[in-house]
Amino acid sequence: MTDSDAIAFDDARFYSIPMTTRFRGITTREGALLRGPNGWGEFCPFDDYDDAVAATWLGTAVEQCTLGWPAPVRDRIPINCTVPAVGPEQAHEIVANSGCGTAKVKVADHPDSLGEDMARLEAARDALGPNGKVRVDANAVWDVDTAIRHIQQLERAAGGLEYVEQPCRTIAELAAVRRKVDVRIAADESIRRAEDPLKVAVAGAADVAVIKCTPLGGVRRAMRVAEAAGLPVVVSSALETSVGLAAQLALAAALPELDFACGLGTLSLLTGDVVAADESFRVVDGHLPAPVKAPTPNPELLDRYAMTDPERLSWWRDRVSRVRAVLDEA
Ligand SMILES: O=C(O)CCC(=O)c1ccccc1C(=O)O
Ligand SMILES: [Mg+2]
Repeated sequence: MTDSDAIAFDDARFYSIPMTTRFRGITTREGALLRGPNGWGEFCPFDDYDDAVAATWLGTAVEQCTLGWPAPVRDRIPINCTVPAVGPEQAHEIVANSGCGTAKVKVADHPDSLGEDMARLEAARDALGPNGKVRVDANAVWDVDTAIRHIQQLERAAGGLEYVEQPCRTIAELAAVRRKVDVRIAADESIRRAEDPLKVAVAGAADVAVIKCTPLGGVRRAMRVAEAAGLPVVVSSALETSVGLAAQLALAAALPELDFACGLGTLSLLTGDVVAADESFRVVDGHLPAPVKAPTPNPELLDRYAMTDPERLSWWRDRVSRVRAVLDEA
């Protein structure tokens, strides 16, 4: 008997929710909601992830549906607002309306983006005021020289940067950039497997570890990964609905130290949620609460956002059963 035997896979619900803006190259968020003895969990690996990678995502759902999470040590979590690669007016509006004291701004989304990135950062700073914190995320696209040049310019435009998330692809490149700039470096894409954070720390490649429990196989595993990193941690979303965000918030609530705002305000990137408004993790006053238990999907919302395309449905059903087999093997 494996943990996944306790989950009612035949009753899985599949959702398809349009995004408010294109983000990470997608305009619709899709995933599955699973029910187990401890409540609901979410399985939402991006389309391009293979079954072996998706298996740890399923592990997170299984933990949530069967075991629940470790005890929290704080009851609220500071949250950053997330600014996609939008124009300066929209960036200003997102930051000003968020209630957050920290803004994470996407940059480098196309090769000639520097001017637009600077304008977006100026707008974010203007909306935050001098005491706010601005961080940027380049999603691994720069080479070392471009990173160094752009970071210096972006830091000026932003009136100071809290950190730069994943400026380059490899750990060696991150370390090279880190030696050349004053701004902190955060590793995100470089931390996807349990053994990664130690490599990042040993290489001196980052000052901050971005940890996502959803791709790491659950809250317990993510806590071990955070400990191994020996770096300050930022918990960040994988664009889950409130069901999956609950696990990420449980991680942020259980970590012994939390010195930075977390990137868990991403419901604002979805046009809807699968749980009712009073249980939905919408940011208030720049914070989200530690979850007591995972929220339960609302039947009407499950219907409203139900995946209806028969091809997508059968693709997701097949994926769940294949990935379940991979997880049970492990
Ligand atoms: O950290 C945040 O503010 C939001 C989460 C986020 O940016 C993200 C969400 C899904 C996939 C990748 C990323 C990313 O950090 O690049
Ligand atoms: Mg990132």
